[in-house]
Amino acid sequence: MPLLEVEGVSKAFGSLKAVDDVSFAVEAGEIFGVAGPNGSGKSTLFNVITGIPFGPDKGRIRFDGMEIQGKTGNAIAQLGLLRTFQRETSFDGLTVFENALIGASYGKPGRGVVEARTRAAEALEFVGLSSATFGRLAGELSVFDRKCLMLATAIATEPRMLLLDEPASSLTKPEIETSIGLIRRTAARGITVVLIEHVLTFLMSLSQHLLVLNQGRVLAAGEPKSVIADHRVVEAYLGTRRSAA
Ligand SMILES: Nc1ncnc2c1ncn2[C@@H]1O[C@H](COP(=O)(O)OP(=O)(O)OP(=O)(O)O)[C@@H](O)[C@H]1O
Repeated sequence: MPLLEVEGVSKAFGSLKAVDDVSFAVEAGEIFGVAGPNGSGKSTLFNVITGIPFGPDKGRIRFDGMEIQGKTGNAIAQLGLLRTFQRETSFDGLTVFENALIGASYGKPGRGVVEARTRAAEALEFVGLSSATFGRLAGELSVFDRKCLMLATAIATEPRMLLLDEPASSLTKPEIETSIGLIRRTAARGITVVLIEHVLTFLMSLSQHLLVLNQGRVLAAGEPKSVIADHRVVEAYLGTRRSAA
């Protein structure tokens, strides 16, 4: 049974069908890529799956067999389905360590302070934030380090699935390389990853399966090589985004 099953999911804003009858499934343990031109509905898809900030108008979403459409973002996160955001997001006035500690405490509310602190430190070191950064304010970090902190805070909750919204945006080439390694290691920890990205080389090198959206609908889905060779994808996606690939 897939870990995540999305069936006929739609979300409209007035007359605009941002996500239109989308279906796909993600197996436990894989890295699953979501591509598509600007405005094709990728972030809205993440929104409706995680309930943050809203669920779908129509359709069913099952996580580990349990229907989650209509549940609150908090309830879905507590099941182990978490997301990050396109813009690096943290509690800027808190320290790096405090941010990760919030994640560790949120993920397992019954956990003791000592265990939560251990979990927070491990997650920070896992993403490459050394103990020298623990006391710094999150808002003072570089864009890359803030993205790493957002990931560490999510990992500290011990999710089963992480939805990463454009983790490579605004990064330099060497930082993108580091991110690729980090996402691989995240999956190797047993966290199933669903990844939105514009940078095709990034998606191709990471994903076992790829879904391409266009105007809210599924344009193509399957193994990355065959999806990228699909002429509809070339026209709709590569045709407008080749410079970013
Ligand atoms: N809260 C909202 N209210 C109204 N329209 C919205 C809202 N969120 C998204 N949209 C619209 O829905 C469509 C899909 O947007 P979405 O952000 O999901 O696309 P995307 O594929 O993630 O785009 P990008 O690659 O630029 O991030 C766009 O036309 C967008 O303007």
